[in-house]
Amino acid sequence: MPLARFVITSRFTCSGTEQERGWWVRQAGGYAGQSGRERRRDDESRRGEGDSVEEEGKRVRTEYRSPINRTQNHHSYHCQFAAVSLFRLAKSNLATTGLSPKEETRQFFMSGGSGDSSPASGRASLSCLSDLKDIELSSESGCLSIVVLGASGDLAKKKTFPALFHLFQQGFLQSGEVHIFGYARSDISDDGLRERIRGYLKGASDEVISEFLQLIKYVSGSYNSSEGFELLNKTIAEHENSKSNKPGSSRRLFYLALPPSVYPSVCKMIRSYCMNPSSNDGWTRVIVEKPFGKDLDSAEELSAQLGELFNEQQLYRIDHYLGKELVQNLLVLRFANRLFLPLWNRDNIANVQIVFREDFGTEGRGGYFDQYGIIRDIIQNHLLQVFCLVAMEKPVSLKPEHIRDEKVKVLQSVTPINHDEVVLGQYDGYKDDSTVPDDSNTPTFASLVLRVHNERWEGVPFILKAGKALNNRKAEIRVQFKDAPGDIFKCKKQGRNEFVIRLQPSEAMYMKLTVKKPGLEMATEQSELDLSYGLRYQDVKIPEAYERLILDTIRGDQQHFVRRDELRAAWEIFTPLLHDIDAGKLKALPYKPGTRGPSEADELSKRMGYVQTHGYVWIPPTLSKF
Ligand SMILES: NC(=O)C1=CN([C@@H]2O[C@H](COP(=O)(O)OP(=O)(O)OC[C@H]3O[C@@H](n4cnc5c(N)ncnc54)[C@H](OP(=O)(O)O)[C@@H]3O)[C@@H](O)[C@H]2O)C=CC1
Ligand SMILES: O=C1O[C@H](COP(=O)(O)O)[C@@H](O)[C@H](O)[C@H]1O
Repeated sequence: MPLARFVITSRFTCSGTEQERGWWVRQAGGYAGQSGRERRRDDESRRGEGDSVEEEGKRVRTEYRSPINRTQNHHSYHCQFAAVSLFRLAKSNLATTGLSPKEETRQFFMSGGSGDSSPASGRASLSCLSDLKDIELSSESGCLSIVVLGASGDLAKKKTFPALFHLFQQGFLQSGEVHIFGYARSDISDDGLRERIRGYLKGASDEVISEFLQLIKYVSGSYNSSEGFELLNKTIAEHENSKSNKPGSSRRLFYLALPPSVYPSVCKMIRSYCMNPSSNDGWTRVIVEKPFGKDLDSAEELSAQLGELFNEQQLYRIDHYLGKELVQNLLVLRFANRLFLPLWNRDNIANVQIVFREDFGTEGRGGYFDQYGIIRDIIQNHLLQVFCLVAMEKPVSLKPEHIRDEKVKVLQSVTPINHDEVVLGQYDGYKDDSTVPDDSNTPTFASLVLRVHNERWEGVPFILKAGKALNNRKAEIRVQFKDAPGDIFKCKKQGRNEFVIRLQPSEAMYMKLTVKKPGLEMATEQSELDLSYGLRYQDVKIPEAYERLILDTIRGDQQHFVRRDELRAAWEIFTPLLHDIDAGKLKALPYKPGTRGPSEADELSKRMGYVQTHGYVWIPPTLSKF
């Protein structure tokens, strides 16, 4: 199996015996090399598997090898424990510090990775994927109850439970401390719910799936009656008591996989009957799904209702695009690469496109979709979040509040949308759905231009485009650069530089550039620098968006969730346009399913200065050639 390698070095003068030191190093190796579940199953004697230790005088160098198909968080988690062991080693404190391992880890990092405070002089350092934020956020313990409200629904079975399962598989949800509760109106048993979910849990043996399913209990009740929520609270409390939990330290996470119309009543019920009983170390957090309102006023009303019940630190407004690998990569890409820093502005960039395409229609969701349309369904949330990360200024730090402050600022710099820079479409056959009114003007396609009134972006159009029932399925960001001035190669017809970040499918980043055509002639052609994740990160399993975001909630990290003022700023941009569409002032143009949408959208892109590359052919690289 391919292995990732972490190197942890430790310099110390150690008073412990060789045997004692060896035990801690083996322990660290064991943590780094095995998953939580594997580790629990294994006996002491196998813990050291996968590590190699060499002693060079006073220096111990330990290499941890771990299968690279694990997630970064996973590596990070194990390295934290590995670090604890080395910390202890560095401090020569082989007995006990009286602190929990997580507290020890925090101290290790707080001291800059140094163990100098010990009586014996020592120093340990860790070079791996771990980071301080991770350590700070994961220091909670206590019984964890995850409650999925709307457990019988589509989202729950397709996304929420599978995401929880993946977290369980990777050792993030330990059966010793976690319990999962499904809550819905349907009158089904625990086993009934488990059987509904089973078919959506993939990539593991029946035994592991069954082990996970046994963690799930079902409680039936309505969304506005006290009886149901009292019963839910009682069931959660029984579980917490059965786990000899420190009073008040329990953690309760409520996931609302429900239509927004019931959010206020459900939140009221949670607040009245199901809160974590005291506030020692424990918490109560609520994840709410989109749509958060239909326009500025309704969103503000919803925010006010929820805001009376929970504070902002307890509310997690999920936008699953923020959990996608390449969306999470955007800040790293922009701010950790010198290459992009001087280029990312109006001097160099001609236009930016953020595109979402789906090759299927509303498929039985017409009734819901017709109330919202493609702008509320995709553009106002998913594409706008991506836009923020592409256009915002550098945050002061990676703290969630610093990042979200910058997102709000860029949203507030967006100027009102010009109706001349909007194309709407509706695919033929959309109204065949019996739940869609015959006279519906709801757009299933929209292309519109956002303009940012600031020093960096003045004059650069951001084209946000989304459509259903189109010719293919993809989501990508396309940053098109201006022409090179003083072109001596006469190669304009071959295209501009474009930096493309494909969010899905087949995650990739590629830079389209002009190169000399190999051969004797001095001719140019369009080629690319290509980072295809499938090739570069073979065997790495990219986590599902929901998986990451649920884990973030457990850790209390709100970076990838939408803050109330951010939501408000987002609705401020789109509400006037949406009201005009609802009033019939803008018409959706018909387009045939399986096409690119209305041709007016391509004309709009052209009008915005987008220059399409003609004659460019991508030859996918294959490993067999090398
Ligand atoms: N690593 C990888 O996986 C790589 C893959 N490739 C592949 O190579 C192919 C070509 O790449 P690339 O040039 O980037 O992408 P495309 O040819 O798919 O699209 C280029 C641009 O032209 C627009 N466009 C496409 N057709 C029309 C049309 N008929 N009229 C007006 N505009 C149009 C697209 O808009 P819209 O988005 O609306 O379709 C997009 O903005 C793609 O399939 C790409 O996925 C290339 C490099 C690396
Ligand atoms: O939120 C939504 O997203 C999905 C598309 O999600 P993706 O992760 O598959 O890109 C979309 O189909 C749905 O209409 C919308 O509500």
